[in-house]
Amino acid sequence: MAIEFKKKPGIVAYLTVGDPDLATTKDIALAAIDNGADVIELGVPFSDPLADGPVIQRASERAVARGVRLTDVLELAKQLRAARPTAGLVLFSYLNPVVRMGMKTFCARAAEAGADGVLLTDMIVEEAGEYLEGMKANRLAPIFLAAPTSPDARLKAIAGVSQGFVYAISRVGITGTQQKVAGDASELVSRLRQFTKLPIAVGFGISNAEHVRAVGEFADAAIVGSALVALIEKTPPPEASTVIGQFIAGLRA
Ligand SMILES: O=P(O)(O)OC[C@@H](O)[C@@H](O)c1c[nH]c2ccccc12
Repeated sequence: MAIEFKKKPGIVAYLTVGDPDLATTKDIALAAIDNGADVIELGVPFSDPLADGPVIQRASERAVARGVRLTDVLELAKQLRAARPTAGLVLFSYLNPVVRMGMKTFCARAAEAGADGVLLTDMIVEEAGEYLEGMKANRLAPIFLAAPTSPDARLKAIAGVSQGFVYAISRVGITGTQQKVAGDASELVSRLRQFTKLPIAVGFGISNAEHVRAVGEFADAAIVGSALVALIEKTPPPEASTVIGQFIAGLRA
């Protein structure tokens, strides 16, 4: 188990866990892995997903309404790890559910579930002391978000504590699809490059093969979230894993 991008560009697939239900998320994640996703971001549903656009907000609301919680996400990670020993698995959450569980407990349970890394959207480097200790003690990769508005000093700090990959946000704003890959993205990636040898993955607004190809010209991996979540929303659950598998396979075609 490791975060590794074997083909260029790598593909990171974000899923809101428990939408439409836990069993379907599991099937979708397996299909995504089997069709070329290098890393799965297992999104913990949260009631106030401030950084998310309408698509992921709705998915989160549905999953929260079903009662899906952080412990369910950990359980799903464990099942995926058992089924796919080498897939990259990242737990993706807002801070609140993690703080409620307790940072130490969360880090230990994330490792026990077989996760490779963790991304806490609203965790900032300046306040990451206990988190980074927990990650280190449990050999987990902490992944941080870098934005086009981050000054160089901040990018350096982010690059200094990140492992696995650095997440470069292609544009300021919330998650959701757009027509074109934002022009800011390549500039951010070259600014980050000064500070790290880690792979750099670009996310926000990546929704088709053309976008993935464009990202591949300047970064190591493309992160796709809302496009998958929207497809899941409109597909009957029994067909969702097939549909997502085909979609992922098409992203690098
Ligand atoms: O949905 P998009 O635009 O494809 O962006 C990726 C994204 O979904 C995923 O990484 C993500 C989901 N929620 C977030 C909140 C903050 C940062 C990133 C995310």
